[in-house]
Order: sequence, then C-alpha cells, then structure tokens
Amino acid sequence: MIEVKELSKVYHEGRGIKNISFRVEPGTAFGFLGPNGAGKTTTIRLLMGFLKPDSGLVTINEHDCWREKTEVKKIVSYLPGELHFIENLTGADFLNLIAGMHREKIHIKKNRDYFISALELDLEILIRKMSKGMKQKLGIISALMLDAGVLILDEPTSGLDPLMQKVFIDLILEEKKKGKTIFMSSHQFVEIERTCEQAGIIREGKLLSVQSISQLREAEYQTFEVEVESKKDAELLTQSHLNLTAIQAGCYVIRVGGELDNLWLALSQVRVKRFRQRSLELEEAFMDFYR
Ligand SMILES: Nc1ncnc2c1ncn2[C@@H]1O[C@H](COP(=O)(O)OP(=O)(O)OP(=O)(O)O)[C@@H](O)[C@H]1O
Repeated sequence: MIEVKELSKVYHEGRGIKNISFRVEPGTAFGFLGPNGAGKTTTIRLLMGFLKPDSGLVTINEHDCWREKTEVKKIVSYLPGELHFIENLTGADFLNLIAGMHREKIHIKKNRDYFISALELDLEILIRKMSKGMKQKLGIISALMLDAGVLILDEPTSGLDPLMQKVFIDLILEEKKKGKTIFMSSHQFVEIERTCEQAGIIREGKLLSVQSISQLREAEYQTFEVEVESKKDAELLTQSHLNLTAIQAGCYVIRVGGELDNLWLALSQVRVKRFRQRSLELEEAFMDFYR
C-alpha cells in the first residue's frame, strides 16, 4: 500500500533523509519514531507529494506520490505536524468548510459528530481562542472524518493531555478495524506500541531499524542491577560475556535477552553485594536506538 524505496531528499545544508526504504501493508499501521530533526516530517512531506525526491521511489496504492499527487490526495487524509487554521472561524465553520470540499458530505458530517463527541471538543469557539490541545483535536477530527483509506498523521497527539491521548489510541484502533492503512510519526512510544504493527526509527536522516512490535515484545530484555564486593569481582564480571554497563565503581547494569544461564554462571563466580531486577519496559529497549 505504502512503499518507500531508497528514498533520499537532502536539503542544502546536507540535512534531510538518505536512502530510506520501508513498506506499510494494507490495513496495518506503521509508527515513525525519532529525535527532533531526524527527518520524520520530511518523509511525510515526500509521501504527501509536497516535496520532490532527489532519488528513490515513494508510492501509495502504486501511485507515485510526486508525479500522481492528485490521485494520492484522493485516497489519503493528512494531519500536518504544524496546524494552520483560518483563525477567525469557529471549529464548526472550519469542519463545514472541509466537508464542503468533498463529496459524501452527509457521511462526513456523521463521522464528524462521532469524533467531536469522542474527543469532547466544543466547536462553537473561535479557533483563535482555542488552546493548543483543542486545535489539535480539531485537526484530528478534520483528518479522520473524511474516512480516507490511508491516514498520514504527523505527531497526532502533540498537545493532547494523557486522557485524550488514550482516546486517540482507541480511535486509531477503530480506524484500523475499518481496514485503514496508517502511517504516523510520534515521540510517544506508547501510542506506537499500542496501535502499530511496525515501528521505524529514524536518526539523522537514516532509517536505523524497522521492527515488528510483536517481535520486539518477544525479544524483550530483562535488566538487572548488580553491585559487587571488590575490584577483583568487578574485573571478573567485566571479563564475562554479559552485556554490561558500568553505572559507578563496582556497580553494573546487565541486560539479558532470553535465557539467564550465563548471568547466573557469571554471578556465581563473584561476591555480590547488591542485586535487583529492573523492569525494562519495551519503551526503554526501543530508546536504545535513539542513543
Ligand atoms: N525546508 C528545509 N530546508 C532546509 N533544511 C530543512 C528543511 N526542512 C527540514 N530541514 C532539516 O532537515 C532535518 C529533518 O527535519 P524534519 O522536519 O524532517 O525532522 P523531524 O524528524 O520531523 O523533527 P521534529 O521531531 O523536530 O519535528 C532537520 O535537520 C531540519 O533542520
């Protein structure tokens, strides 16, 4: 459905994205994570046909996103990362304006009412008087109400409070049940974990990894904190083949994937002063890609 192949777009200063490839299968969601300035919005702008690639291929439903952008726009609904509204309209006026540009107005209005009630937005307020979170809700409603087959969402929960982030996750899961294909960027691992089949990590314009969320769960590490008695014990421990990070003299964080046999073996050879298991969230495992 969405295919990105060896895609590059480099701006004058050398920033941008380089040689990115991934696929989003129909009816699935792909989460795009990465630090500030990593290239998420650039990738999204290429998907939307706002930017011309330097090289590579980017297609949605086999339509080239640059050359066939009109076709692409018919099947895609887009939520920009930075929202710009006509500030003197009310929320209701704005949504009517958007609905008016599309066929299926009755269907869109029905959807709109559902999303307004789910996100609890007062539409009678002038947009210029809305808070950041309210404007974000308005953007989400305008993107979801169109019922497009493909949703491209740039940091959709930015500005939403935790309760509304949860509502958003539920809405996305409902959209997926309807068969939508979703690509969304985020800084919130949790919303990607709950909604997406795959997660891509981008840093400095390069796609570091594309992971299946279910595989990530299976491969979840366990982490332990160990303090040993003496310098000699510390030396012995560092000679083991464990994944060790020293946090202070004689004190280590040990990460273990899978069986713990090697950990027990290494610990049996040293005098342990303190031992505790840290619970390592999936998020933390994923954060390693950021570092
Ligand atoms: N029009 C432009 N001209 C020159 N450089 C740009 C332009 N747009 C983006 N960049 C640079 O390209 C890099 C990627 O920017 P991009 O907006 O894609 O990052 P991002 O991952 O969306 O970041 P954030 O999480 O902060 O929104 C950054 O270094 C940015 O400064």
